[in-house]
Amino acid sequence: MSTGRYGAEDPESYERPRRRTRPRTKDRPTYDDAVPAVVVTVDRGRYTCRLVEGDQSVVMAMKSRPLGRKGVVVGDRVRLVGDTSGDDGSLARIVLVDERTTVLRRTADDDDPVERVIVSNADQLVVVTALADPEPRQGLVDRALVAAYAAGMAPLLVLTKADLADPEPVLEAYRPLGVPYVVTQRGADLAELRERLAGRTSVLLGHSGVGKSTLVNALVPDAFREVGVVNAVTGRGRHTSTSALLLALPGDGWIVDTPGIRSFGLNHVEPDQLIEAFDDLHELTRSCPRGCTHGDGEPECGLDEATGQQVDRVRSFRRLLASRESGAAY
Ligand SMILES: Nc1nc2c(ncn2[C@@H]2O[C@H](COP(=O)(O)OP(=O)(O)OP(=O)(O)O)[C@@H](O)[C@H]2O)c(=O)[nH]1
Repeated sequence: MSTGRYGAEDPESYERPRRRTRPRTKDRPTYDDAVPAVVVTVDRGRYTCRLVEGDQSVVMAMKSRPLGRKGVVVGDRVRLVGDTSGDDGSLARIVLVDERTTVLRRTADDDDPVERVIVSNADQLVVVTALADPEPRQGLVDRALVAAYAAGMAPLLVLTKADLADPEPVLEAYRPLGVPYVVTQRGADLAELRERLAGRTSVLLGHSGVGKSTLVNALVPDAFREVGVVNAVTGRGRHTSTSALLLALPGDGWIVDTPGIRSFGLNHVEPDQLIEAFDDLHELTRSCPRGCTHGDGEPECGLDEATGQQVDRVRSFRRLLASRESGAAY
């Protein structure tokens, strides 16, 4: 390559503008002609976007320099410039990312010590759990619920395979918290679920085998074709990346399939943040001593003053609270 950092043979020293030549903020382009789009999936620095207006075609894009190190994730509302034709080999540039209304983070792990945002702007977290085959795991559901409340997303529990087991034992654990739920089984009518998804952006979460693909295929009849379009644009044989994938529901609304989420980072979730999702319990904690963590055995915790049905609610809330500390999954 080049013989020296600024050697004549180094083509980059000619072609790349020096940092200092960047326009000052006040001179920056306004991107008035930028095209609004939503990020559908992310794969190795390439962002598959769907235009929000017009024919809603799928366009491949990269981040533009003014974004700097700012991350772009599935669900982000962005503005594109450049080639937004979506034609083979075309590449647009993302120049703006709209402010996010919500963020869902996955946990830090050995490969990556930072809790990263995986999906933005979703307003509902759908926790799909089979009633049997595989057995439901309360700890995982609890952690998913904590992630939802912490992210400011409404939770929805979807219990599948009711043809194999009674949903009642699972529902008992979540009824005191008022978690909305839908029970389904093989061949069931999904009208109730569709209604709960309509007009919202819902992240679907579920372990392998719980029936998530079955649901996605039923909800998005052309999911297969949609994934095909994305794959054609990304040039991959199939959707193999572990990134989330945003799919348009017929009518109004979006679902985000999440093959890559195995666990949530809940380290950032404070007890006081979680309790805000439960108005009446929040009220009880007003009498707590400073720094109270509202857990079992906390001296003088206001939650201990609960009476009647609220006692069950406090017990369930404390179970959620404790789930933050447990397990590697969800
Ligand atoms: N009995 C019964 N079986 C179901 C139901 N829903 C899905 N299944 C079956 O459960 C198995 C797993 O379903 P999938 O939809 O592939 O599950 P998944 O959660 O997407 O799992 P992965 O594809 O591994 O991610 C399949 O054999 C389905 O036919 C249900 O409501 N009742």
